[in-house]
Order: sequence, then C-alpha cells, then structure tokens
Amino acid sequence: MSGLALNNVTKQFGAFTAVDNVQLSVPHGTFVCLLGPSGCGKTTLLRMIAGLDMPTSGAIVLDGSDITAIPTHKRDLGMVFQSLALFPHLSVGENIAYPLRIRGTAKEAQKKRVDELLTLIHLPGYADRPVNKLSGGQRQRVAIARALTISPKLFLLDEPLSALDAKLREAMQVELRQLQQKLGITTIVVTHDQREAMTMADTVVVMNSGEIRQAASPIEIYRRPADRFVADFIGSTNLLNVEADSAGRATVLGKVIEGVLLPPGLSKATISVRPEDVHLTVPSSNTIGGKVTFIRDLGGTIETFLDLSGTQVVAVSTPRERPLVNVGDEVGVKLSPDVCVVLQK
Ligand SMILES: Nc1ncnc2c1ncn2[C@@H]1O[C@H](COP(=O)(O)OP(=O)(O)OP(=O)(O)O)[C@@H](O)[C@H]1O
Repeated sequence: MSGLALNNVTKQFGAFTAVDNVQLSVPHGTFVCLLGPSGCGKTTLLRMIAGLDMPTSGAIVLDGSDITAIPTHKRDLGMVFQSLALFPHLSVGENIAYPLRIRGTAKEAQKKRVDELLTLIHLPGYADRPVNKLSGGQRQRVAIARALTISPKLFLLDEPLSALDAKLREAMQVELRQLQQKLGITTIVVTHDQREAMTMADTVVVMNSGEIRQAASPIEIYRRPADRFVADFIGSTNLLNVEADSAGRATVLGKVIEGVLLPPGLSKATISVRPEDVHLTVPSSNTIGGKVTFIRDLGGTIETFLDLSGTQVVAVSTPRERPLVNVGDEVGVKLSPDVCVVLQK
C-alpha cells in the first residue's frame, strides 16, 4: 500500500503505556489530525512516526517498507514543531534553502526551489528578509516551507499553529489545508483543538489514554461518535439515559423514541443527541416533557437550556427558527431517530 501504516504500535515509558497497540492506515495524500486531551499520547505517536522515539513493540510501514528501525534523517520527512526552530540569524531564503545546502545542491537550484516555495506560501519576494523581522504567521509559513523544501514523503506537524492568535490561526488552518491539497502530500498533524482538526483533516484520529477511540472523517466523528468519550469530546452533546421497552425500543422518561432500538440484550444505554437536533414543540403525549430553565441568545445562535425531570439538555437554534419560549415554560422535546446515537461504551 502507498501511504503510512501503524501496525500494533505500543510505547511504554517504564511501566507506563503512553501509546497502546495503535493500528492505523493512512493512505497516500491523506491529511490526518491526531486529536485528544493533554497526555493522551498524540506527540509520542508522532515522535515514533518521525523516528525520534522507538516503539516498544509494533511496526511503522511507509510505502510498503518497514521503517521502524530507520533513523529520522533517512525517513524522507518534513517536520514542523511548535517551537519552529528557524535559524534567527539567517534570511527567509537561507532558512528555506537550508535542507538543500546541507545536501550540497547547486546554488541556482536552491534559489529556484526557494522562489517556488515562497510563491506557494504567499510570500513572494521575501527571500532576503531576516526571519526575525517577520510576523508570527509569516514565520509559521517559512517553517512550513522549509519542511517542504526536499519534497518529503511525509509531512509531520506538532501543534504547529498553537502560538498564533485565534484569527490568524484559523486563517493558517485553511492555508495549510489548501497547501496540502495542492501538493497531495501525506500529512499528520497533532492538535488538541477540535475545530482545527475538523477544518483540516480528511481523517480525525481521536485518542484517549494512549488508544485510538475512533478514526473517521470529521463529519462521521461528529454525527456517529463511536463511544461516549468521542461524543462528549467532539463538539457539545446531550447524553440521555435510555431504557429498552419490551420491544427493545429506546425510551426516555417513559416516552418511546420511535425508530431507535437498543441492541438485543441491552436494557439500558446512553444516547447522544447534538444540541441542534433537539427540537422543541408544544407538550403532548408523544413528546418528552421539559421545562425551560435558561435562554442564552448569542446573536447567531440561541441556546435553550431545559430540565427533563432532572436531566439537563441544551437545544440550539438560529434566530430564524427560534421557538417562542420563555424561561419557566413547559415544552415538549422531539427527537427524530436519525439524530440519536446509541452509545454502548
Ligand atoms: N520521555 C518520557 N518519559 C516518560 N513519560 C513520558 C515521556 N514522554 C511522554 N510521556 C508520558 O506519556 C504520556 C503521553 O504524552 P504525550 O506527550 O504523547 O501526550 P500528548 O497527547 O501529546 O499531550 P499534550 O497535548 O499535553 O502535548 C504522558 O502521560 C506523558 O507524561
């Protein structure tokens, strides 16, 4: 297979397992984001792919060859880490040309490649500027360009945008994704920012405690979370306890949610329902009864907080579709089956 494969990769530090039996296949040209809470093993996994850490067991395979024991500098990688490590005393062009210079590439070819890359990162004509005179975002682009100078097989980035302010960071996410698509380079980015992951990735890999909990497209992760951890970690969600009736149908507070079945043999479970999928209506025999406890109007969206006999639920709507409710109102909650995800774990 062309691309990267992680086969049962485990990393232990003494008795502590930082990465636990990770299995992942990254087809050539894919953009993958490793996402998860602090300490879940993202950086350790990236460092093993980079050859900076050796797996305790398992294999790393690139384009069909086992590279587990190959040193970093022979892996054909481009890397950008949080501390960009640009050479402050060199110009933009000298920084970008550095990987070619140490390989003894001819001056003319170096210059040509630098110009190509400067166009690619939207900084044409910047070759002679000192890097310490650049803005944060410009420096970030130079670090990215330098990592791409030798057209690597794999592009690895660890929290590359975390030092930037929110606005610039969002712009750079779009830029990085567009650049990756233009070059078709297999890219793996570590981030703890789910918006960033959703913006850039073909595949989001959600990790917790050293394990992959789900690896799927952003929309699938959001719409069909594999378990409770993923449902709760990605976006915000409502977790509702459900019980099976005699026909196996899910019920909330005694009301059947038509079309949602619990797996055979399971009498209780939790369902995840996104706030934008909670619809409010007038109370009736087919709705779940709730009371409005708080309304937060954020301009673009309105959050309606509800109490469903002790369970807190949030419904999000836009001003246009805003239900006419006030704090203290009794309302009916309607859940359509396609928005309810039954979580077994
Ligand atoms: N060299 C090491 N020796 C011992 N423990 C380590 C070492 N490197 C990492 N760890 C531990 O392994 C776990 C995973 O660390 P890692 O840096 O991969 O997490 P992370 O998901 O990247 O977290 P963050 O988002 O905070 O950077 C942590 O509990 C960390 O303390």
